[in-house]
Amino acid sequence: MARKCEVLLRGEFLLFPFKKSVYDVEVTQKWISYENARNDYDEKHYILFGDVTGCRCRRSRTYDVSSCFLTVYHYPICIKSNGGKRSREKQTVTFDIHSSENFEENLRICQRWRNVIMSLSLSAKVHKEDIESCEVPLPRKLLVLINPFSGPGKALQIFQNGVSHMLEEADISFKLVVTEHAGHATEVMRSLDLSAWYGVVIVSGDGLIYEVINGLMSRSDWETAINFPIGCIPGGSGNALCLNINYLAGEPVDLNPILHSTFVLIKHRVIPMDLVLVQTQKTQLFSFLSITWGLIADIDFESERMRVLGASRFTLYFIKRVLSLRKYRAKISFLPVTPYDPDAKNQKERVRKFSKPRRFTMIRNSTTQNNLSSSVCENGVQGVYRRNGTAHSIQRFRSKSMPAVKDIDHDSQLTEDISGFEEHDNVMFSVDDTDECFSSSLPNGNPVKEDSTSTGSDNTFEEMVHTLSNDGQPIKASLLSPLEEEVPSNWVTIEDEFITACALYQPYLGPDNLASPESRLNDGQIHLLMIRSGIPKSALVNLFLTFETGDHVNSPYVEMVKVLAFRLEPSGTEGNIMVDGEHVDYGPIQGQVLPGIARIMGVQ
Ligand SMILES: Nc1ncnc2c1ncn2[C@@H]1O[C@H](COP(=O)(O)OP(=O)(O)OP(=O)(O)O)[C@@H](O)[C@H]1O
Repeated sequence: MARKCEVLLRGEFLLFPFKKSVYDVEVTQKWISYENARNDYDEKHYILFGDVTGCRCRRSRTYDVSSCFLTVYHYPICIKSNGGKRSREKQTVTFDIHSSENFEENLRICQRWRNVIMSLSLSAKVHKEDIESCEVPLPRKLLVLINPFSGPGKALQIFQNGVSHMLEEADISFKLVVTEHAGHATEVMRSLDLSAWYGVVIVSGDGLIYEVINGLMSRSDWETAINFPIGCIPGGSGNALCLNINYLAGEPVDLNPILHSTFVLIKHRVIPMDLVLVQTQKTQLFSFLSITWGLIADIDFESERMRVLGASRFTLYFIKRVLSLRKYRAKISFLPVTPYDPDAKNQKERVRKFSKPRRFTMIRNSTTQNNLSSSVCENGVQGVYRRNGTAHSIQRFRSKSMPAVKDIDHDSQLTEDISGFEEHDNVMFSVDDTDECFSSSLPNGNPVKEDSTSTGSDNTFEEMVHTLSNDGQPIKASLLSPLEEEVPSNWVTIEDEFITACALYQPYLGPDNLASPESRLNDGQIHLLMIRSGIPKSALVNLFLTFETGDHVNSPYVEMVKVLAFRLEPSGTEGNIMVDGEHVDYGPIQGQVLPGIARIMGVQ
């Protein structure tokens, strides 16, 4: 570890509950360290701020009434002995501050340390000269929506037994709303006074997240409402968004998903997420995960009745469907990000990567377009050509979290919470975007690559700009023509027989299904996966085994095309189409990306 970090605070404290040993305790920008002051052989211990979720000042009624106790909650990554998997584990360290016989004086020291530790754990920069005046931000309350019937029906217990304790350690206040019927979350989000809340946290499956997003987008003030931060804790059977948030945060994804999601929620920044505006013949809706058709949709929908089997229902139905393999004729049209030649022999030649990419950007009404060199009208969208593309205009937000509800004991001797927090009117603020302390402490296990398209590339690109209006009307599908009309002339159309086709905009569709490894939360792209008929059954079986690692994208039978918009027109009348895991009417369907329009609580 770099030892150049400036020491911000230094003290000599006892380590609770050991009364005898005095410890040298130091705080730097990156960590708290403590080592036995009298024993050189004792190793130095580090608590990284990237792992710290909370810190409290407490008093004991029985132990030593003049001492003040500083408790730090942290969740470092540990390697499990069985299988070597990585997972965070809770650890608590309590320092006994007894610098004076006067409790008030010890409390004053304890609170100063707490304010600095909390600020650093929230990624704020603290300078030595600011230590006396350092204060923890007072944030807003979270609205927590729980579907008591999602998944195995344990969402409420999940929250009460684990999540709420972690939030309380972090001094995050919340109000619970248990949903009473399907559609309740949509109703809540439609009428909620958003200004009274910091954000909404969903403890359920993807179904309730879908309700929340569509509730926000159905408001007349959708343009600002959709900026409302959304967090999620896995409580259902399909928890793909939680999985993707954890994966993209670099958190372990194969153990303790509830703990890791709560950890990310506590440490979050508010980051943009793409939505896809979806149109069927009957309805318009907003999707955050995927649209599936053919084999993948069939397995998902038809295996519903075998939910009790858990994830093995997918394997069972996969075998069933492969044995009686269905082929579907369809017309699939799309607006590719880079030129696509449908007549080329193979997938690699069809997609030409290094020519001028296309990008769709949404600009709020207030944003000027001064930096755009020229513009032309293309299919109802203002198409703009700009040289030397720079990072797109979507604003990134970061935020801080939140104060307290009540104390929780990790030790029965320490009972009284004197952090000084009650429910506050909280304040959200943003900080400097470079955040070494946080990112350096993140585990490095997951191969999360930066996609050059999300940060701008050096290529000249064709940018299609859509200015969002705030006139109370629903958002316009500016890249789409009406379903009953032909697709725009700059789209590509393929007419063929398929096994499956999916529009994907998150890496994972479910555990063990890294369907679109290159997708990012806000890459502004739909990743269109197509498998045409003609693939031998044995190759199909082998191919599906590689979905777990994402290696299927290298198969010659799989086409992955990055697009901004697409249309699927199935020929027959029988089959399944799923949007975010929910069944929709079978028939023509189309969608376009809305880059970074929603806000989620995650880490990037
Ligand atoms: N109190 C309730 N009673 C019945 N249904 C509800 C209730 N609250 C929410 N729902 C509905 O339950 C559906 C499934 O919820 P959710 O997706 O969160 O859980 P899930 O277990 O992952 O389910 P699925 O796998 O079917 O998506 C949602 O579409 C939602 O509309």
